[in-house]
Amino acid sequence: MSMPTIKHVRAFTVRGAGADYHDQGDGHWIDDHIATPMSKYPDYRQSRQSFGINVLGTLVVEIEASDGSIGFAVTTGGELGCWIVEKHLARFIEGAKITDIEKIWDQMFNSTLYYGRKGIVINTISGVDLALWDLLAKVRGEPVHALLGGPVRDELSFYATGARPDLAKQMGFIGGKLPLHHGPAEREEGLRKNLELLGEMRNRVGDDFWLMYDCWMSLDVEYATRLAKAAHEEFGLKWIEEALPPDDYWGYAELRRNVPRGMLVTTGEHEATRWGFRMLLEMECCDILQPDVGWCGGITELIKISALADARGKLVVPHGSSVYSYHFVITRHNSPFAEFLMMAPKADEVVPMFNPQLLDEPVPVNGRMRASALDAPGFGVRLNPEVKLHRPFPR
Ligand SMILES: C[C@H](O)[C@H](O)CC(=O)C(=O)O
Ligand SMILES: [Mg+2]
Repeated sequence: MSMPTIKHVRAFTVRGAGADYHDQGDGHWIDDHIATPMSKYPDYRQSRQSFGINVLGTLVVEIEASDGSIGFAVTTGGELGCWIVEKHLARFIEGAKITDIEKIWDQMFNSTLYYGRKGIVINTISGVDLALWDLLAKVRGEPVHALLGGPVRDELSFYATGARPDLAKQMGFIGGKLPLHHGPAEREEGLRKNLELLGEMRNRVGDDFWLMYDCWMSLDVEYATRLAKAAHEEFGLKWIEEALPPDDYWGYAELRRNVPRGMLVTTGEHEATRWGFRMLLEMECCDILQPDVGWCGGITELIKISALADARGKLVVPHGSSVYSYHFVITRHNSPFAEFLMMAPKADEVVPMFNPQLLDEPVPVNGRMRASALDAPGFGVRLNPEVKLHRPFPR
């Protein structure tokens, strides 16, 4: 079979929720006084949108092959991502064979090294990479997980991230990850409130349900150690997530040595590429790696990150990212469960994570998802035609 070539790549942006899942309306739990590295400034403490967490918007990458097939993917990247795709990366994509995924990745990464490596450039590369996997799998008429070696289990089980672990338990999830509300700038009173909320949730969910704290890069080693010790000893906190800024590998290593035995340190959603994750692994920074497949370099890079972790006996439980994670997690022994981000404003019902941008996006039922829910070609999702796309740099 002669493989089609790539005719066009197009990049669009969209405002409002979707892949930029922090871009929500008022009153959403995800923007309600969550501790961040900006919490030391009182003006930026109550809302993450106040410091611009939602400025980027969604990036939609669409790749059309010579046989008319179209692959696409969504990630966070907005207009800046569109510029990178249309003005720079398109030259490595258009004209290539649809099977040239590894070569295209290498060319995109190496040609942007002088201004890229991490952040928005790697988000954009991830978006192109995911669209390429979607296209190849669609042309083959198979789900992406089949191209990755096929499922190693019949279903995925999920923990839920959101403000209501108690409701997540009723909905069948295996655990609940709370956002941390108060950072070091809110001193002892903030620490007490953080522990109180955890205690209240522990009372509601009972002893066996996993409870975790997501600290979104907001703490220092000293505070994180105190929080971890008290939260684990008093309320059985299972893991402390992203306690420190992503560049503080030394701090993570120290924190991991400090936390009580049996408690896990997790991080990685703002880390990227095999080299970034190699640092986390070699410096013994954490127990679970949490790459976001839309930000770490795409599926092509996640395969490598996962192999590095596997060789060291570490788990990879990707951050959010819906179908782009599910197709990977179902194929890997060292990814035994997945995250589901509760995007309902009150975290009281299951809604698709990338709502409203995608159609056919599967969601967990009773905290689980059958592998057969992922059997449609590609990543199995469609763009919602009612969500209008904007192409800022048409060629
Ligand atoms: C809840 C966290 O602050 C963030 O919005 C999501 C996240 O880090 C995660 O799902 O993990
Ligand atoms: Mg997190």
